[in-house]
Amino acid sequence: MADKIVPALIPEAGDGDSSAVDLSELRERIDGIDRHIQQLIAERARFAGQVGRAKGKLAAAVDYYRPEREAQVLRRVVDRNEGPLSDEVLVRLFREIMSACLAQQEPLKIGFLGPEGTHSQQAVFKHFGHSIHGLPLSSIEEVFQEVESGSADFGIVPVENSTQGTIQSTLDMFLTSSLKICGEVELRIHQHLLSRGGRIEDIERVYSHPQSFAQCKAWLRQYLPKAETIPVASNAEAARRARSADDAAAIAGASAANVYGLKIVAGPIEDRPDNTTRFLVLGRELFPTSGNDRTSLLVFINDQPGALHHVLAPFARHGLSMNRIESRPGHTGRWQYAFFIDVSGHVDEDAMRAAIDELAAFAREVKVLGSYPVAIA
Ligand SMILES: O=C(O)C(=O)C[C@]1(C(=O)O)C=C[C@@H](O)C=C1
Repeated sequence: MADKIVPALIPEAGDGDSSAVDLSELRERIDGIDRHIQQLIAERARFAGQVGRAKGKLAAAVDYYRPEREAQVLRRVVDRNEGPLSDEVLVRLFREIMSACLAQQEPLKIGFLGPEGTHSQQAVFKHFGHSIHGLPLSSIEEVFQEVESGSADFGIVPVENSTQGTIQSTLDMFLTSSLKICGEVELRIHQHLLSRGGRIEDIERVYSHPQSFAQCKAWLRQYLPKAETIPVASNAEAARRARSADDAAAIAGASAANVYGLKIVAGPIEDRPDNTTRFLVLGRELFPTSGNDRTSLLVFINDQPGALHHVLAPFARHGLSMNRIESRPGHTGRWQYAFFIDVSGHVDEDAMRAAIDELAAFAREVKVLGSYPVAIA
């Protein structure tokens, strides 16, 4: 039915000499295309509504959400992309369309490390779009609690940064939590120096989260060597404090400047140009395979000779590539360890099942934390 609308009428956008074309004619063409886009979005929303109703009478918005299907839709967008817009931009636009389609049922409630303006909030929007109800919470523990209790449908927590490494407090929450990982988000992190007055020569104090200070160490040493650095719980909290005086500044994302009415003094100021944070999406259930997934496992073992080999060997035997392994004290007794492992594949796949069974024969306990679509653009 959608084919009916796909217009042969849309004129070719010439990418040649646009100066020869009249401005009002170009705008008329854009108006025509906008009409078609709007019709198609409305039609898509009606079909998505029908899909929602076909799922039967479900209890809540969370029951309509299908991350594996969303990942497939977005991968097709990337595969089809021939420019001029980047994969990232197109994925963002389609993400928003799906977010709005799903919110026809009821917006999802998403918990994140607040307050407003944090990178975690940006990760929420990147993964779920803007048609959601965001719940800014005061700690990573609280994000877990709110999802566990059902007050939030999903939560988003940071787990590692390409400059700073693992966020141990997030990993440790999985030792006791029953939550499942049902997605991952990769966010390029740009840090900025923000202040009320906007003049670097006035700055005597800088507030930020310790992770952000660590990401901008060289920059601070070079440009603000004498300023006092004051660690606070979040970058948004830093921005809130920097509002109070002209000699104070915050290191935070650019969006915090708008939220807290500050000026961008300098940025991006992160030391590494590829500074990226990976976030995990927390939910209460596992979802089916999307075709390109990652599985996160938590393996408890007793300390014994060859333990690490026993943990790694089953994955190698079944041809599964391991993306990451990290060991932590297991919190279950002395000299007992927990390995956090990320492997390519989904628990519904035979090779993964076989590898986990072999591992379970050796380990004290194997906990499947989740199988979820690999992050997209
Ligand atoms: O395909 C579905 O199951 C839908 O509900 C439709 C749709 C979409 O807009 O494409 C909306 C929400 C789901 O999370 C996944 C996809």
